[in-house]
Amino acid sequence: MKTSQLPAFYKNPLQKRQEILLENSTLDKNDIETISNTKNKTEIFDKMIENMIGIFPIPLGIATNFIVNKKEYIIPMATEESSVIAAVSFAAKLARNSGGFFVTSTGIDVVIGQIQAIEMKISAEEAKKNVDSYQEKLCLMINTKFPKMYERNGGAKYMTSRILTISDDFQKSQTRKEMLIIYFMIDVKDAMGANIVNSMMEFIAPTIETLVQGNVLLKIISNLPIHRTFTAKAVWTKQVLQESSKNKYSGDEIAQRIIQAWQFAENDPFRAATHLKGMMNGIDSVCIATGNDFRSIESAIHSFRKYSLEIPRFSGLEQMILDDILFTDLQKQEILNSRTNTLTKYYQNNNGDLVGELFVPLSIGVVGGATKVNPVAQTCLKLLDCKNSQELASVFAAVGLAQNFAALRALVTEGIQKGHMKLHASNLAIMAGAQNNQEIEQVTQLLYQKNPSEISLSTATLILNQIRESFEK
Ligand SMILES: CC(C)(COP(=O)([O-])OP(=O)([O-])OC[C@H]1O[C@@H](n2cnc3c(N)ncnc32)[C@H](O)[C@@H]1OP(=O)([O-])[O-])[C@@H](O)C(=O)NCCC(=O)NCCSC(=O)C[C@@](C)(O)CC(=O)[O-]
Ligand SMILES: NC(=O)C1=CN([C@@H]2O[C@H](COP(=O)(O)OP(=O)(O)OC[C@H]3O[C@@H](n4cnc5c(N)ncnc54)[C@H](OP(=O)(O)O)[C@@H]3O)[C@@H](O)[C@H]2O)C=CC1
Repeated sequence: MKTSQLPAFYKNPLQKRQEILLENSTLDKNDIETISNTKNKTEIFDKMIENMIGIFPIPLGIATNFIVNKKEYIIPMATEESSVIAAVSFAAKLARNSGGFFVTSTGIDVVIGQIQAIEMKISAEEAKKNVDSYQEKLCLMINTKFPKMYERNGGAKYMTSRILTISDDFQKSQTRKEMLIIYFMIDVKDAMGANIVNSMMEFIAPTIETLVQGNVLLKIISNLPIHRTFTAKAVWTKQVLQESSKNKYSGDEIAQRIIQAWQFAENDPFRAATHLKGMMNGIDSVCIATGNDFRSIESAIHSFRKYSLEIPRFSGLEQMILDDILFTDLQKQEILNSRTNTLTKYYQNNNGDLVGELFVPLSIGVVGGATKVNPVAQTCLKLLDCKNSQELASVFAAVGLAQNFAALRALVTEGIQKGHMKLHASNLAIMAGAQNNQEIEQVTQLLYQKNPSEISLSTATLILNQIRESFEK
């Protein structure tokens, strides 16, 4: 990739945009055909899900201007929401002055498989002792049964367990139920890992039943991959901040207003929900475009936020992290101290420039799931040209930070509606009933001339009726 800077890319018609993409990326004409026309791929989609009756198209765009860890990326994003792609492209453009986005990670592609042991004939303490003393053998059994992941230097790395004591208040029986929860740390390399880990857990369950002299109920992957975390960081200089507001605000003012907006979200759950929605606008769009499991990502990120605030409440969890041999001490502290309400941080550096940070768990694959089945996802992965899951997840994290920053920047300067509703105008024209490109374009252009607060469906409908009346005269 030469450069991801494609100035005014959006001002071109679709065909010209596709030509520019061909000139500036790894894609070829067949790839453009694949993303433009899925009609002849029905049989593939028919194999992906049950009772398939058709294909649900989501617009696919590209985010421009991105540099992540010193590499240029044109980033595919599948979303139905206007202004998201413009926002992240703008944020990336503004960050280029400072080298773009820098993403670090634990570098550990480990996900957690869980086993729930119940109805043990021995005490939970004894069961825990039996299982813990057998952990190397259990990991060896898994890696022997699933050799290919082990041969990739992946597979079962480590196991730990925790006693859960449940008092059955709601059944008024006052019985105290003991469970033993076993956590297998499985390195799944470049896959997201859910299917393989679930197979591993179902395989090892009978052995666990013998060790605990009880039954195994749940054997399933956890969607809280605390070993697979990514920290994205970017600096927006006072200069670019001031210019982004067309000099209406100084860079220092914008930086301080963004920090205050972030502090609001850190201290108010209602604001935090929208702050996070902004971040997920970016992450989900790249997740869907690359055929990854966005429900898993959403669950992981929102659970991680709650988890890091609640560790002390659940007995033994904190100790489990401190004892975890896969983390460095620094990583343990980062996990235990990541008690931010928004998984983001904003502050000014010594130059007064704004620094944004985002810290999220991301368990995604460049193989497995739909990544290699959905032809459009395959094309998007080809465009990104990421060599492994770590690199792809770094792009996800950068886009999440970019969208979060862009939303805050707009909110603390011109307001969100100016940019968002202008880009939403063509949707409103269609909702108002504009029938063809000419009507859509006419209504959109007239909506552009309105104040952001006047850009609405009723205004679009009024304009469309006026256009049709003047045409009939
Ligand atoms: C929308 C902008 C970027 C306009 O901002 P602007 O100042 O009018 O942009 P510009 O015309 O100066 O263009 C600057 C760059 O923006 C990009 N850009 C500009 N226009 C386009 C376009 N049509 N199509 C594609 N890219 C566009 C493009 O990269 C362009 O530079 P170039 O690459 O051309 O050299 C700005 O107002 C903005 O960033 N707004 C934020 C919008 C946003 O966050 N949308 C998300 C949906 S709202 C939401 O759900 C999240 C939220 C807000 O609720 C979260 C929260 O509350 O925290
Ligand atoms: N989030 C959740 O809780 C759940 C999600 N899912 C779905 O599971 C899917 C993801 O599961 P996953 O197991 O990743 O996908 P797959 O079931 O598609 O399997 C990925 C497989 O790819 C093979 N492989 C080839 N090269 C590599 C490599 N370099 N690194 C790692 N694996 C490699 C491995 O098989 P081999 O070792 O045999 O070569 C691996 O098991 C997603 O579609 C997700 O939606 C399913 C259940 C639950």
